Amino acid sequence: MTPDELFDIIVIGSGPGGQKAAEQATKSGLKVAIVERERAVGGTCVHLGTIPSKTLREAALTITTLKRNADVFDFKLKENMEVSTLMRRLDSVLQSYTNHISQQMDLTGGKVFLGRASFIDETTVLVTTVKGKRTVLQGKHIIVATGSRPRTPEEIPVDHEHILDSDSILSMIYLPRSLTVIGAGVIASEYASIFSLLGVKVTMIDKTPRPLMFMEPELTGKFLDNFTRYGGKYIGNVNAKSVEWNGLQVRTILDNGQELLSDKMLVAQGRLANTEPLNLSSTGVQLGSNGTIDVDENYQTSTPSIYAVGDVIGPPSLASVSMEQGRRAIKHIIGESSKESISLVPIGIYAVPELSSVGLSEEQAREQYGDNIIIGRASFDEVARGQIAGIKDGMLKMISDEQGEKILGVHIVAEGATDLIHVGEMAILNGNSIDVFLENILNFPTLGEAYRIAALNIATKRSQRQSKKLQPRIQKLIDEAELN
Ligand SMILES: Cc1cc2nc3c(=O)[nH]c(=O)nc-3n(C[C@H](O)[C@H](O)[C@H](O)COP(=O)(O)OP(=O)(O)OC[C@H]3O[C@@H](n4cnc5c(N)ncnc54)[C@H](O)[C@@H]3O)c2cc1C
Ligand SMILES: NC(=O)c1ccc[n+]([C@@H]2O[C@H](COP(=O)([O-])OP(=O)(O)OC[C@H]3O[C@@H](n4cnc5c(N)ncnc54)[C@H](O)[C@@H]3O)[C@@H](O)[C@H]2O)c1
Repeated sequence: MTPDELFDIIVIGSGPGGQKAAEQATKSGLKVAIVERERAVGGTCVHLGTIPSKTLREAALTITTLKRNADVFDFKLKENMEVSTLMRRLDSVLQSYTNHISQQMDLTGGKVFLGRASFIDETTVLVTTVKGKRTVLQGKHIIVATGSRPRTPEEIPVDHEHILDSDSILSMIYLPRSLTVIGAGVIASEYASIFSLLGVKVTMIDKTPRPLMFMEPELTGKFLDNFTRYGGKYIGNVNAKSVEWNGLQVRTILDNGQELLSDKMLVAQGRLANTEPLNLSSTGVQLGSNGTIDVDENYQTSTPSIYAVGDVIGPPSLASVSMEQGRRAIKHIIGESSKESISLVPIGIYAVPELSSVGLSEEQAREQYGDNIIIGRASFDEVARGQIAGIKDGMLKMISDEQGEKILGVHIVAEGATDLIHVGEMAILNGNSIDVFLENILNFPTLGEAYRIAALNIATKRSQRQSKKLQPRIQKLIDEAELN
């Protein structure tokens, strides 16, 4: 098929991965096309995931602050609260975000095609608009950044009205009185805690004994305490045997025989890569066992002209990581690969409260550095800013090697944790000793003071350990002196 237009780079998908790839390519002077099947650019991150969920979270936090200060404000939450009212800020957030993306493309000369892309061969892509108009594009290189979609388990009849997934949850008109959340991963825990903060009776269920199994148990313990305080309930070690909308409520039968009834259900049991409509079989691109696209360390697929980035290549499936992968794919194409590999990926979970981690977990640190690692903890009720801001039940956990010097990991649960973690990330990346937090000045009062308290905790344990080691030698010297 003769191409209608020729490009250096064709990017399929305009989520964080595609956007950053396109931006990097245009900045590098390449002729770029970006193809998006939805009506607007931005991807899951902007339209269905990160931005909308965090906007609802901000509304929930504001309402909670107002409720806490009910003696100052004459405040009562409206009955039959419409979700769209809570999401009012979203329109302006989305508008400015999508404008920014479009502006970037205009400024740098990238061309946006709104339509569904599918491969004709390894350098040619067919774009079909909703009205059926077809355009053939040819590119020297093609970046697949088509993202992922919610996985719908066969036994759960998701109807997007009563039984919803993360794409449809925010299309609910009214806040439900009760919500069953199936899954206890990131999406489930974020939405479960946000809705319980809004007064919805939330029950979260999963086959795992606790939510967010990959996070430190101390952190998830605090998360669960908070969730329960707001009326949430977690049922672990169970599976849903059957789910149905009985005309009035969603009825869930668990495999332990328990029955749950709720107004609505959110299904959040993982996501699947968007590869099917791409006709990848015409390109020779190899897929992994779970349907994701296989890539090497430069995000190049088994077909050299095709790269893939973001959720479509599998975990960690984060907007933050997808952006960097997009940038790196283009850098590799133009022969300017980054010298540093991505060695540290911070995790930020926007539940209530936030949970965030970087580096090794305690279990990983013990496996790699032995049982003598030292752990320092800071509770936010010891931190002046925590007291002032009412952030009292948070904690920061710092893990060091057995010398009490090298920082191996930092784990935080508290409002602000997702920002605060970057201090620890930079210290690890720079190879700083824990003493960097003891010998330098930090603003006061700040939540960052928690780093100093945790480091001090490690330093105290370190000196106790050193004096224990010295004790027999000192005793020996005393004994020898007495003998003489
Ligand atoms: C509820 C929720 C909350 C999240 N919160 C966070 C968070 O707080 N922090 C974080 O880092 N990550 C978060 N994520 C994850 C984050 O959204 C994803 O990791 C990120 O969007 C992946 O980016 P991407 O570019 O790979 O794909 P996507 O953002 O999914 O974009 C892919 C784009 O490709 C388009 N597309 C697909 N197929 C075709 C085709 N054939 N032709 C043309 N276009 C196509 C799609 O329409 C879409 O616009 C969240 C996800 C969800 C669901
Ligand atoms: N703040 C953030 O960075 C953020 C927020 C939301 C989503 N995300 C990303 O989106 C991705 C998807 O999130 P998610 O919550 O859907 O996935 P997830 O992998 O975090 O959680 C999936 C949950 O479903 C359960 N599950 C999976 N398969 C199951 C099965 N067959 N039967 C029963 N239970 C099953 C798991 O036990 C787990 O609790 C994640 O990789 C995450 O990184 C990130």
